[in-house]
Amino acid sequence: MKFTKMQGLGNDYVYVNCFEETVDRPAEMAKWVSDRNFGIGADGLILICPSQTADVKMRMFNADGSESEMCGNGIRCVAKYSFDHRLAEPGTSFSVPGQRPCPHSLNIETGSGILKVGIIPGEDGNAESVCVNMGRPVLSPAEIPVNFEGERIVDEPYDYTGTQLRMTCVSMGNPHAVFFCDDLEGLELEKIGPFIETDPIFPKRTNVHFVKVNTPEEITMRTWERGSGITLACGTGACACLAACVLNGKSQRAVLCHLPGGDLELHWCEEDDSIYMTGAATEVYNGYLLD
Ligand SMILES: N[C@H](CCC[C@H](N)C(=O)O)C(=O)O
Repeated sequence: MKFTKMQGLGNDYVYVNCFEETVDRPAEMAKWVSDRNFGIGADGLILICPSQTADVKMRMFNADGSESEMCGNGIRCVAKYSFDHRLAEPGTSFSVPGQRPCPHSLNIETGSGILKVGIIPGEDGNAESVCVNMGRPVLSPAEIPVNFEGERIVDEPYDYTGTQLRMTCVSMGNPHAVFFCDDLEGLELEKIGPFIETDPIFPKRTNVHFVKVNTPEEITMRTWERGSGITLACGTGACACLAACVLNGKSQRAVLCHLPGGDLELHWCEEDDSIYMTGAATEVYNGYLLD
């Protein structure tokens, strides 16, 4: 079986083109291909499939085999692969209010609905960066989901083994718990991450992010991902962090987000209440799994 290794800001996945290949047990496959010693090594597995309702369909599996509704770095790579390999005929209408339009567009079906992406080609004519309309951030605890009485979870106290944190929860199709922190380097993410990820208040577990607000236009974050642990970047998480920064009055609606694996341009647009995420997507190599 042929696969393509791709990465978005170092958030790397094994991609399988299911227009040509068939994957019978994706959850099991995700676990072994993700293993960095006994497999290929990745943060998970992403299938690029035909769709009845969009140009292509994306299914995303974390390294522990759990399937997620959405993946921000992943959808940029799916867009790049689909454009570069002409899996679908791109459209020409994708614009972000107040910004230059992208010359090509695709519609991608995900576990949390159809999202529209804009392709920005490089000198070789292939997709170099991708802008994604990530949709509206969801704040209702029931929809995130979080077991919590109230209309939203913004700056709520959260006890971590006696230390009082302040938590903001957002869904970008998948659940995120965001905490503000001025000492990201000193963070014991390998301990606090799994503690929060598996807290029973999150019926479907959660992704966990710590964000430092450098200026109202620039933030830095670190992530513990649901199902994959520490990653170099989390696109949906970056969008959740932007929403948390704006909701807590700490940033503007457009920021540059620094992640360990690179930068994302984020803009929570007032006109349509959608968050737009722009960043790189890179094909690393192709390979064949010994079936
Ligand atoms: N671990 C996430 C899925 C991958 C999200 C991340 N890699 C991104 O770029 O958004 C979850 O279970 O919701």
